[in-house]
Amino acid sequence: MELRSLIRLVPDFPKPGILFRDMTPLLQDPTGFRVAIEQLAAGTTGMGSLDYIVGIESRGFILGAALAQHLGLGFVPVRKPGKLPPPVLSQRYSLEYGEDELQLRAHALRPGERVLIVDDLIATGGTAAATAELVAQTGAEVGGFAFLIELAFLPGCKALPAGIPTHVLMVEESE
Ligand SMILES: O=P(O)(O)OC[C@H]1O[C@H](OP(=O)(O)OP(=O)(O)O)[C@H](O)[C@@H]1O
Ligand SMILES: Nc1ncnc2[nH]cnc12
Repeated sequence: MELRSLIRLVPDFPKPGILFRDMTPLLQDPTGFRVAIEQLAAGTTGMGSLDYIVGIESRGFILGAALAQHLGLGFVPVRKPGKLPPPVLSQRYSLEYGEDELQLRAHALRPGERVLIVDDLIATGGTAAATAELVAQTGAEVGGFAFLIELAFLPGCKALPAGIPTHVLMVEESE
């Protein structure tokens, strides 16, 4: 199954110059969605035992929740600011222009627990790196990262903490 054929390329969205990778056709295709989850799950072998899937709002929720069910693990959401009730942990991070913030429920993870961080796409890597910082604030450990798509012409995986296994289903070499 060629998953790439289920990703729609949309020029100039959400801004001029951005080639947007739209994963909604993949989600709409039951076989494509199932194969993507199976392939993401296959990438976790070698990551050691995992306690939770941490999914990043919002497209990371869709893949992360399905993957958590597939693997028999619980799901922990990392959300944009102001969405989770207190107490929360917060992590600010840099965007191409400006700053943003992500939040995790303060007692969702405990020291020593191991998690897999899941998102649909890694571009600059800022979102996933901030999520790893949030996990580290709890004392839990990031056992791995999993993404459907890596934009390899951006810093992406190089922005992630070193030495943690990263599994990507589709590597995009050029814009
Ligand atoms: O590697 P980065 O440069 O940090 O970018 C990757 C992030 O950007 C997109 O999310 P977006 O903020 O568009 O949110 P959404 O999933 O709610 O659409 C994508 O789903 C990743 O979370
Ligand atoms: N090119 C892109 N397509 C889809 N989501 C993105 N998030 C950051 N860059 C993106």
